[in-house]
Amino acid sequence: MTTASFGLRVIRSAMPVALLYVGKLIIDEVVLLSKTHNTDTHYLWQLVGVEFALAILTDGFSRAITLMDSLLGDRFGNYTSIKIMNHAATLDLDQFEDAVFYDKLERARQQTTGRTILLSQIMSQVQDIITMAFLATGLMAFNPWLIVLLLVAIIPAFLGESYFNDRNYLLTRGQTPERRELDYLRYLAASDQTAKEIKIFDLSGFITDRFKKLSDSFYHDSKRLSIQRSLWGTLFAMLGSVGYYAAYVFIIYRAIEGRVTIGDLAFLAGSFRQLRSLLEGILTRFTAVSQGAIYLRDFFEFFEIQPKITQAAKALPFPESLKQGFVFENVGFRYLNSDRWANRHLSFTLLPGEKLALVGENGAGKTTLVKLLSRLYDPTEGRILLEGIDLRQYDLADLRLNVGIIFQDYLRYQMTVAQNIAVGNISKISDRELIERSAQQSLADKLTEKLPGGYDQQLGKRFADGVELSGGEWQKIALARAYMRDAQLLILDEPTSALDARAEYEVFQRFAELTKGKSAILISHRFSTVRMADRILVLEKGELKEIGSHEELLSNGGIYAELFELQAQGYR
Ligand SMILES: Nc1ncnc2c1ncn2[C@@H]1O[C@H](COP(=O)(O)OP(=O)(O)OP(=O)(O)O)[C@@H](O)[C@H]1O
Repeated sequence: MTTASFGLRVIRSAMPVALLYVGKLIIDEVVLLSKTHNTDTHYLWQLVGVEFALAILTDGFSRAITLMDSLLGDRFGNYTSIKIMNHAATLDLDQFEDAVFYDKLERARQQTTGRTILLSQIMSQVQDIITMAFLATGLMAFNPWLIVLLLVAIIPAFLGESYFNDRNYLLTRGQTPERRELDYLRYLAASDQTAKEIKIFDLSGFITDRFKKLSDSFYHDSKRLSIQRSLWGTLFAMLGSVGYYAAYVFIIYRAIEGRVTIGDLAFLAGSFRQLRSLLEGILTRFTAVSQGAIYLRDFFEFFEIQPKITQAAKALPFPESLKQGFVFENVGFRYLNSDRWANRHLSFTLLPGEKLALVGENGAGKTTLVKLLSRLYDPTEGRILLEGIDLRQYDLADLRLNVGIIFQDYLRYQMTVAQNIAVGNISKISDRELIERSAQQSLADKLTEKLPGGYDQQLGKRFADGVELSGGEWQKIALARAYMRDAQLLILDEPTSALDARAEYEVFQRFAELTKGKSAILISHRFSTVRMADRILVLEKGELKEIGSHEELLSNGGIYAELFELQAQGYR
């Protein structure tokens, strides 16, 4: 379609000069007929017929081009959105946690919405330049110096435009972090996720004040630049007009002297008028096109970002069954841009079939440890072995399929119950039996049965007919995701924090039964849960302080015993 649109444009660009030329011939013929009193108007009507046909064709071509442009624009927009999503999916978690990365992502996204018209703008530009070339050839045939005059008149305007384009780009680029903040404030001020808290804390004034301050500063910066641009633009346009009119006056003199015919005068005057409006169009579009082109740099920069967590050339499949389990060898991890170690000097073994609980105060590094197991991050120092081989040697997709994690901040998808469960193993989205079985295992079946739409019930309030669930109900749905796959290692990061006491007890009874023979890690602050584990690993400031069974740790009288006693006191 791009080629077709381009071809049409080339033909369309020759039409204005053809129309003008036929017009010239008509005028000359009329003048001739009136001078010679000739009555044979056959040739004249032929010419009028040609002009009429050209006028109709011009209109038809223009419409066809507009149609193709809009179709191409839509396709281009969808294509780039998908490309961005696909590329983003390959990137690392810590890249998403980096502000500079977000700015690039943001600017790349702008290309899909704001710049879809770039392609058609470039093509229109080419079309107008070809039209100009045709018109200029006509002028040149008349007198080559006229073209020089025209060029001298327009070059300052082009230079001015590109200077202001650069400044505008730098301004917008510099504002990207604040623009992200504006988007965030807009989201905070009006979204289903935030409305409750914004109301209760009466934050709307606080948010709109911040929004106003930021947007006002944008406005002032852009205003200054726009005013400068418009003043210089007016000056350059005036220069251009002086050039055109000098040339125009010259032609009129030639006509008065009788050195050109009336038809020539009409042709040349028409050419000038069209050249002038074409140039205006080209100049305005030049701004948009060159801005689009510099923004495209951001688009390509985004695609240059490469993930660091990659897989080895000859990646190993995840073992069918584990014999040695996972071994941490002096593992340490520091988040990007952080000078604190989130995990340090971790050396321990997670045995096959073992249920290990992670205990530690907030920020002790429990979640970080499990993220390392599924290679959401790679250790900064030390290594993790699986069956004696570095985790980095295994196939990444296979590893993630076999190390299932339900995070404490799991997503509440605004989708149906079945889809919310199926995300645990999206390849099984059509396996209704598996979805229902997983729901039974996580105790989500009872609540689903009560929903009007059952497993097809839309959840959340964002879309029509959605039903909102309680925190504990959402957690049961999220837990079902863990049972969707037959993972060798199952990790539950505070999976029961929102469950009532009875549900929690039941969930763990089932969990122990269902994961028999499989390794599992539980992160919990509730000791009633933790004590069910075979061994408990106590973390403090990222380091391993104690490891052993509940009884062993209690009799050791260390941190675990102290924390356990604190919680037990609360219940007495
Ligand atoms: N994405 C991140 N970027 C930078 N630092 C982080 C990130 N996530 C966690 N941290 C830091 O790493 C440390 C360990 O965090 P982690 O989430 O592993 O703790 P946790 O033991 O799971 O805590 P909690 O019990 O509160 O869930 C914390 O000090 C935290 O500030």
